Amino acid sequence: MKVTQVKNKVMSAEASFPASIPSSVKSFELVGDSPAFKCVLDTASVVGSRECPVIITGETGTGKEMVARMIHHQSSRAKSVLVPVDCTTLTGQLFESQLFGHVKGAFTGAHSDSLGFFRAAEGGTVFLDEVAEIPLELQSKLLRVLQEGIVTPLGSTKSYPVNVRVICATHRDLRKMVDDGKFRQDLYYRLNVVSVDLPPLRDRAADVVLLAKHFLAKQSNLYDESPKVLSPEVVKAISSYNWPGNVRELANCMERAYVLSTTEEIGMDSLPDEIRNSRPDEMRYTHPAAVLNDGSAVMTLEEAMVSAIKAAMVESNGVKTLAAEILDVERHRLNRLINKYNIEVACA
Ligand SMILES: Nc1ncnc2c1ncn2[C@@H]1O[C@H](COP(=O)(O)OP(=O)(O)OP(=O)(O)O)[C@@H](O)[C@H]1O
Repeated sequence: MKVTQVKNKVMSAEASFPASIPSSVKSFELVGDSPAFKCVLDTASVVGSRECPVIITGETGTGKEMVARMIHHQSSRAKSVLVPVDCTTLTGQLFESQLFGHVKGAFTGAHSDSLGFFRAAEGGTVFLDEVAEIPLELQSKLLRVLQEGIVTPLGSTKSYPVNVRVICATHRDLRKMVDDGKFRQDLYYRLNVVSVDLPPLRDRAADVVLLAKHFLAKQSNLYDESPKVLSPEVVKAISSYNWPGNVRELANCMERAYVLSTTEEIGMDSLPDEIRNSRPDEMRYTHPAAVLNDGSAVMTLEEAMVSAIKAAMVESNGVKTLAAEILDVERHRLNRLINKYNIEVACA
């Protein structure tokens, strides 16, 4: 199975950098093969080469920051920095000074000049995580900077031009916040030129086992040990679990399982109670024909069909006539579906 992987390195920013910015070089790898995830990657690739602002929406832990890094990596700004800003940690004066900088003596505790995130990201990208948390009174200041392309550090009379791209993320419904008067409409339109919606992991069933294997491989690399495998029961359990914490929860779960497991095969006893005891989601389609080779369940009708075709092709050793018989369809229809959904088949 083809796994979509994007690798990148994010350089560290220099100068008088606020302490909350990670200064180490980070690397990342995006893994996923579900149609929904590929759709996200396609959009991200398209907007990567453009300069427009992007809003990435999705539940917590779905990979919004990773997608932001991918967009940055694919842009002409890739050689410059991506500066992540967690808007939940910024309030009032601190917000303004951290984003736009301050001069020495601007307020109590301002012992030296500070560039702020925007100027530190010059030539690169500012990633505003949880942008919906920016207090209303500060949203107008952000809008001004975005519209005019200049920042005025707190306590300074001088303004500085900035050349940054802004990518935002939120798990909230920003449109509704605008309607409720909690988010400025003008800022919403300024930021929301393109939106990318990351589906929750429960809607990306084909990604679960791939991601689990990826996180296990990361652990074995970390400890320089031989790889561990998932038992068939674990594959079934993680495929039918709902993953309320999304990819982050899966990553933690696999790290825990890797560490706790004393054998090469990871068994049910290494999974946390909530997964071991979970009942498969009743809404999930669990017909055997809709279970991939690796045991992962599918949710949409389209995914079920693709899985069934893949399963039949394996069962028939790649003989399409036999696969068509198993699926009870005409051979030419099977061919059409294989082409339409770009299903990779090992021909016998
Ligand atoms: N497609 C993916 N491939 C590999 N790892 C992923 C993928 N998506 C997410 N992760 C991992 O899952 C974790 C959560 O991802 P990330 O921080 O990007 O999510 P988020 O949506 O920004 O979360 P939050 O809303 O809490 O800020 C990270 O450890 C990230 O490396």
